[in-house]
Amino acid sequence: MMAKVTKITKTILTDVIRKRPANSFKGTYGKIALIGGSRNFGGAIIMASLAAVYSGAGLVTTITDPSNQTSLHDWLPEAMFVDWDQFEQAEPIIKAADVVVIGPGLGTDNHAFDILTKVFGLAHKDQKLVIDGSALTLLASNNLSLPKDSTNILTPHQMEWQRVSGIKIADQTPDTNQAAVQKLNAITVVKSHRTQVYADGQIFENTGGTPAQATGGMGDTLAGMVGGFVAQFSDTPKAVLAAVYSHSAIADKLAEKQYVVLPHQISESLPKFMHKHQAE
Ligand SMILES: NC(=O)C1=CN([C@@H]2O[C@H](COP(=O)(O)OP(=O)(O)OC[C@H]3O[C@@H](n4cnc5c(N)ncnc54)[C@H](OP(=O)(O)O)[C@@H]3O)[C@@H](O)[C@H]2O)[C@@H](O)CC1
Ligand SMILES: Nc1ncnc2c1ncn2[C@@H]1O[C@H](COP(=O)(O)OP(=O)(O)O)[C@@H](O)[C@H]1O
Ligand SMILES: [Mg+2]
Repeated sequence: MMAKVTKITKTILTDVIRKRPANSFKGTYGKIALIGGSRNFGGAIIMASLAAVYSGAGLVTTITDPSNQTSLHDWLPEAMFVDWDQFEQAEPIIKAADVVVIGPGLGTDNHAFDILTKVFGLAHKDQKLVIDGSALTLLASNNLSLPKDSTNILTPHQMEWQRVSGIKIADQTPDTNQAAVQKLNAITVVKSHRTQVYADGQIFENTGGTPAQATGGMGDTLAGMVGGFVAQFSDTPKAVLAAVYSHSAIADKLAEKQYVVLPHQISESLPKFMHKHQAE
């Protein structure tokens, strides 16, 4: 059987991105907790946090290794910081979050695994959980089940998807991927030079993207954007599609004049890009 694949085009932007109502406040645009950033991978959670704030999330907390606090605030004074070793401080923030993004730079040691299982244990029906990077690798290597009540969104690159689904990269096709996604109960973004999104039994393919994006941190940035979009826009599958499309559309535009596009430049372009593509 050949599965039907629908292209993601520019119309997704005005479909999803709305002019902000005057009568609103930061709480209207979602509380996000981003969890990751070991001592060596601090940049990953900083890039994800930057993407969440610049895509318009109302209130952002970064839960990370304490060694990242100063650089996080240097890049992003808008984010609150919580030391991931003080879990009693992190727990109420994770519970209250509308969206939790876990995995960028999380690492795969026992400490990381402990945090991941705690976050899965706290997930609830009013929460969206974006699972990226090391969290996907841990999910696969420990055969964890995804939380049942939250809306789960996975953002694997092809090797992470191989680990999670068991499908070798060469065998990853819309049909094989779709069958694996149906067992997982998660919206799944399989990232590549032409990223595909599996949501609600449908398959979508991105139409943008450039090799100028092939640099570390580009996926961490997408994870933060997905978090920021699903925090603000109520149709979750469409918000994921709009985040995927925006990430590559901004990169394509910058790549007209740049050899390489840096992840933080995508985040910094988001406020103007979203302004331009908002609908009444
Ligand atoms: N500044 C920071 O702090 C940064 C921190 N980061 C954090 O590091 C953690 C580990 O994440 P990771 O993706 O770097 O490593 P891993 O999970 O081992 O996968 C790589 C393996 O898969 C293979 N591969 C095959 N196809 C592929 C594809 N399409 N896309 C990608 N890889 C593909 C690939 O093949 P190779 O390149 O060797 O040919 C290699 O063997 C994670 O938490 C992440 O958030 C990074 O974001 C960087 C910036
Ligand atoms: N050649 C390419 N064309 C289009 N997009 C690309 C290309 N190479 C990488 N990307 C994009 O960059 C991101 C890479 O994600 P990932 O491998 O998780 O990066 P990292 O973990 O280093 O942040 C994905 O969104 C992918 O679609
Ligand atoms: Mg990644």
